[in-house]
Amino acid sequence: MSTASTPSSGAAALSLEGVTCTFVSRDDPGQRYTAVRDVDLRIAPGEFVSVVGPTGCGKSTLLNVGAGLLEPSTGKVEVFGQPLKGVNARAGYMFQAEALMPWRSALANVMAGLQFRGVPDAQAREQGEEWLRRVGLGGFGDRYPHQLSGGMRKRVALAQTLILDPDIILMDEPFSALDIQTRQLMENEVLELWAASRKAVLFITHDLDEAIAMSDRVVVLSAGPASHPIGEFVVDLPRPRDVAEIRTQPEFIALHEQIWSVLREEVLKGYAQQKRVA
Ligand SMILES: Nc1ncnc2c1ncn2[C@@H]1O[C@H](COP(=O)(O)OP(=O)(O)OP(=O)(O)O)[C@@H](O)[C@H]1O
Repeated sequence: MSTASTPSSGAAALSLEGVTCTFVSRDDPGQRYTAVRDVDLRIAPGEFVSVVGPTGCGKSTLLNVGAGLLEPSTGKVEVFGQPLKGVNARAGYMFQAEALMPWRSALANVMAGLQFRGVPDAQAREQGEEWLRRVGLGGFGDRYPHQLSGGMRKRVALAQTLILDPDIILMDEPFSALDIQTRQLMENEVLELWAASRKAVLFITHDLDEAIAMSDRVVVLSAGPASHPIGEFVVDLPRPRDVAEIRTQPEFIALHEQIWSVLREEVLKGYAQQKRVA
C-alpha cells in the first residue's frame, strides 16, 4: 500500500487529532451513536485531500468539524496551528445542496459574501463580475438561479466560495448531482482554479475515480459506527490533469485497484448496515 504521510514541516492548514463525534441515536434517544472515533487527519497548506468511505460513515461529520460547525465530543482541531474556536473563518464551503439565494441574481449571489464583510458595493461588483468570468459565466450575472442549469448554478456557487479567497476549501460532494460530462468539466475547472492559487482542499466524495483524479492524497474511512481512517494513498500522477483522460492511465488504474481493495469491504459493510436500518 502506498501509505502516505503529510509533509510534516510547518503547521497544517487543517489538523484533526483524535477526533471523536458521538450523537444522540436517531433510533433510540436513550443511546449514543459514535459516528467517528479517534480520527487523525492533516491537510497541508496547498494540499488537495479527498476523503472517501461508505455511505453514512462520517465523511460530512468530519467536514463539519473542520468547518467549525460541529464541535467534536473529544479531540483537537487546529487551523494553521491555532485551536479552532467557533466557525472556521479561514475556510470556504461548497456543499452538495444548493446554497444560492433564489431572490438574488447570479452576480448578487457571488458578491454577497464580500458585501457581508463590508466591502463597498462597487468593488464587490467588480470582483463578482471578474469571478463570474473566471467560472465561465461572464454574460450571466443578471440571471436568477432558477434561470440557470444545474452546472451553471454550481459554477456560481464556486465563484461565491472562491471570491472570499479562503485559505482552506471544504467541499462535500459538490458535483454529485451533475451529469457525468458537466461533472468532469467542473472538476477540471476546479483543478485549474486550484492550481492558480493552491489552497488547502478537503474534498468529500463517494466517487473513488473523482477522488483519485483530483487529489494529492486519498484517505479511506472505515464503515461506521466509530469510523476512522484505514488507508491513506498518495496520488503522484502528474499535473495538470484532465480528469477524463487520467482515468485511462495505467498508473491511475493500478492505484484505483489498490484503494478499491481497501474500500470494497467497507462499502459492503456500510451497505449491509443501511439495509438493516431501512
Ligand atoms: N446530528 C446528528 N444526530 C444523530 N446522528 C447523526 C447526526 N449527524 C450525523 N449522524 C449520524 O452519523 C453518521 C455519519 O453521518 P455523516 O453524514 O457524517 O456520513 P457521510 O459519510 O457523510 O454520509 P453520506 O455518504 O451518506 O453522505 C450517520 O450514521 C448519521 O446518521
